[in-house]
Amino acid sequence: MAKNYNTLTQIQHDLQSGAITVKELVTQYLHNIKQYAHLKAFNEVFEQEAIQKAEELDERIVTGTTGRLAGMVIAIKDNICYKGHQVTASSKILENFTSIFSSTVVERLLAEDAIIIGRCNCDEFAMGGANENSYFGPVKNMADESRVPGGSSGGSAVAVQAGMCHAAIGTDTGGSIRQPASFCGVVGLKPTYGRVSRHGIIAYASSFDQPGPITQSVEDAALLLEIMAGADDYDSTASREPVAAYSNLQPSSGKKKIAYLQEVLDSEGLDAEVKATLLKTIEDLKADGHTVEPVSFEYLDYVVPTYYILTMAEASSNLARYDGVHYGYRSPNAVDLVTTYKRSRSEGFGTEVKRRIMLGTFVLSAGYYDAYYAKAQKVRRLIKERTDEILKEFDFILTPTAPEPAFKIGRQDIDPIVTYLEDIFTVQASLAGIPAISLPMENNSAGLPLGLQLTTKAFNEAELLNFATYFVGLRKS
Ligand SMILES: NC(=O)C[C@H](N)C(=O)O
Repeated sequence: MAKNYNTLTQIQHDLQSGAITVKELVTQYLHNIKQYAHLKAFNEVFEQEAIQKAEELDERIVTGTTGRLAGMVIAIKDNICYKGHQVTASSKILENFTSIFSSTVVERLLAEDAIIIGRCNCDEFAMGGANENSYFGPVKNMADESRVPGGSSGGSAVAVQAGMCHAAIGTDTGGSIRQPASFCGVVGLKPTYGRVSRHGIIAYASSFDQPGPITQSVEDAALLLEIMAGADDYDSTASREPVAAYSNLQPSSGKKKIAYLQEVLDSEGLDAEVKATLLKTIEDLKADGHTVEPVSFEYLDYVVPTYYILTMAEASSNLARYDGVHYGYRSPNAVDLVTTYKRSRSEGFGTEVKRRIMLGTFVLSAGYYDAYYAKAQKVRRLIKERTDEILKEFDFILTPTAPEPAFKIGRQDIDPIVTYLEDIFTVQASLAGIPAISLPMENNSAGLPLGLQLTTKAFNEAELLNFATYFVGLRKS
């Protein structure tokens, strides 16, 4: 299979005509996984299982009894539970832990005959923006192996970038799908909070976490969303809002009103080529007859601190369950209950996770709760209200996904705050609970991918995906 398939439609066309088989597809992905093993995109490859499922599917294709995702070979981020398979969140504390049930996301994908080829490396407990916080080592960007792939779903993005699978499922708390997608030149969609069930996703910050697709095309992102979305008895925050036929894309859906944020254009850390891409896109959109206007978003400087106070607080609570008693790593140096807790957690968690648990505990502690946690909740409300106000007047907000392209591996050792600030454009949608998509634009002069982000109102994914289909074509036309 020399061919590089951009969409599942193309794959299914060739499966139907007999030009390829699912087994050949899987074999090709497995070949690529071996060829690019040094990028460390996978924590585990389900090789034999994938081949066996491919053989089964090939038989059913002949009888016409396959589901909508037949031929879709996907990778899942290693914080998504899949019954009978290990799930580690790239942490020592969960090393060798096996899921006893599948996440709703996995169940829905399997029910439509997707093949899951493996679980992908990520930042430990999804905490990071460079995939350097993994217990299993950093992931490398295929576009430049001295650079990070972004994070926390870095392995998932690289797996798609390097053709190790057709698509991947990541999770996004404050940009973990979108930022690696932009660093790796692929499409990354964070749905509305509650659009996709979180049941069976290892929790980081429960009022933010959302699973979503990482793909080569908007078309596949739409299809995967349609299959994963919807109410779920196992997650009371999964919305009952009807699931639209996202995959029924209507690319020419008229002229739109698009806002760009003046503070983003003026922000200090914005890379010159990223800025140029944004400005050129604004001109292209105007030339096509869309209304594109600057608006003021006066809270830009507050989004990162607000996001980190709230997510660290939630993380400190969520990660309390890893105590060396119930499951996961237990320190061999423990001698009693207290040392079991202390040593298992000290030895089992990595530096960044411990930093966040401690800061999260601090902002929730008596005497500091009002000054930090309660205040951050109020600021979240202000950010959400202002964002909703902009989106009442405009269809979309357009920003770069990240202030700069993929940076060098090792930089975050110098200062974690630098990595936190990378989230400045992605966390607005996370705080507001609204959908956002990162779309690949042209590479910069050093050959590094750049992405732009479109954000829209809650549960407006259909319009977002329709427009995204047109948007990715802007550079090609
Ligand atoms: N999890 C995410 O969405 C990534 C974000 N940089 C964080 O560390 O919280």
